[in-house]
Amino acid sequence: MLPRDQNSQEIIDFVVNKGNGIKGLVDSGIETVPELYILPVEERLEPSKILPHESIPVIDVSNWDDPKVKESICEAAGKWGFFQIINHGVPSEVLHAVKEAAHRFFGLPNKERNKFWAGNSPTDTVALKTSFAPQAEAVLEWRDFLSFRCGPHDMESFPSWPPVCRDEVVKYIESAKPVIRKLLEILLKEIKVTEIDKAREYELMTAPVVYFNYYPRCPNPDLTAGVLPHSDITSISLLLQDDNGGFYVRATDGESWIHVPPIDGALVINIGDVLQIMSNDRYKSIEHRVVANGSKDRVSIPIFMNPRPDAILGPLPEVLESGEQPLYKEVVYSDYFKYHLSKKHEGKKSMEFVRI
Ligand SMILES: O=C(O)CCC(=O)C(=O)O
Ligand SMILES: [Fe+2]
Repeated sequence: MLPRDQNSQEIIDFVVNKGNGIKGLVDSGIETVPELYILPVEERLEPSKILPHESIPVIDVSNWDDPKVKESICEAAGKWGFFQIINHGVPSEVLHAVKEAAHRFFGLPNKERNKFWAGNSPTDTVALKTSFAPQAEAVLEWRDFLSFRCGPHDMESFPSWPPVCRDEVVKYIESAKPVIRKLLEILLKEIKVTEIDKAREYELMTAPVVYFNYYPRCPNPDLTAGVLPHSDITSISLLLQDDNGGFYVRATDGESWIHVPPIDGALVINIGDVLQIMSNDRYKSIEHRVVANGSKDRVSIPIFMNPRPDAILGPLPEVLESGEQPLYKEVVYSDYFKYHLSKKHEGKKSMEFVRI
């Protein structure tokens, strides 16, 4: 535990230990951002660091078999690590319904929401948490999140999931899975992996997790962070954002930031650390961050595609076939995510853990 002053300790107690979350704190009527949430000046997103005229690619995937579509996907994954897709086939009603479901869950009275707080939850497949790693953070992130583990056996605990949102989560993940599979097939084919067999599936997509990220309105969004810069430790992530904006990705100069404008019906796709490692840097897992919102409650709903905890990751043999040197040592996925979770969000620090 980090040393804290008394006021911050009381807030930790209310928000984290008692499981009220930042949502509970905002509902208690705070009118200023508490010290515990104020970032040092150098960690805030200064407007001068934003490139207003840059944007990540938007790719129309209505015809997956069009070679130009495939090329755009692989190019975007190598250059930007991020792109948006439109005409992907996930029905807009499903997307709309899952966003409404997230608002319904976070609109529950504290006492009802709290039943799913990590440690209290009736099932270990659903957990409500706040910030990212409060025990390791000097400054907390202005975010609560509810996670749903959605692997094949996890669904057996569906009856214990929150009734106000569980159907919508299942519809969302089931409709998104074919899109994710298609994207992975295209990306892997480009690096000479012609088929996603069982072993590859184990490394890429066996343990999906859905988050409801909830960022309640913040009295002074410039002082704090919704989510600090980080890369995802996934193979690939798919993100549904609402129309509030506030999501930024690292520009190709490695210094500046680019806003990802909400597009109605679009999904944001990003490469995670696992695929950067497996592709030996062909594809890039790029940092991103969220700025809190001064006027509205924001939700975002990512699907994180993860390996099984005991999967062993490293650059793929197909990629190294021509004699190319591996840039990463082999790592058991559970060691990688334990390392990631032991510290605050710190850009791409987790990847240094396995870089040769
Ligand atoms: O809220 C967002 O738009 C992105 C959140 C995010 O990056 C994450 O949950 O890993
Ligand atoms: Fe992320």
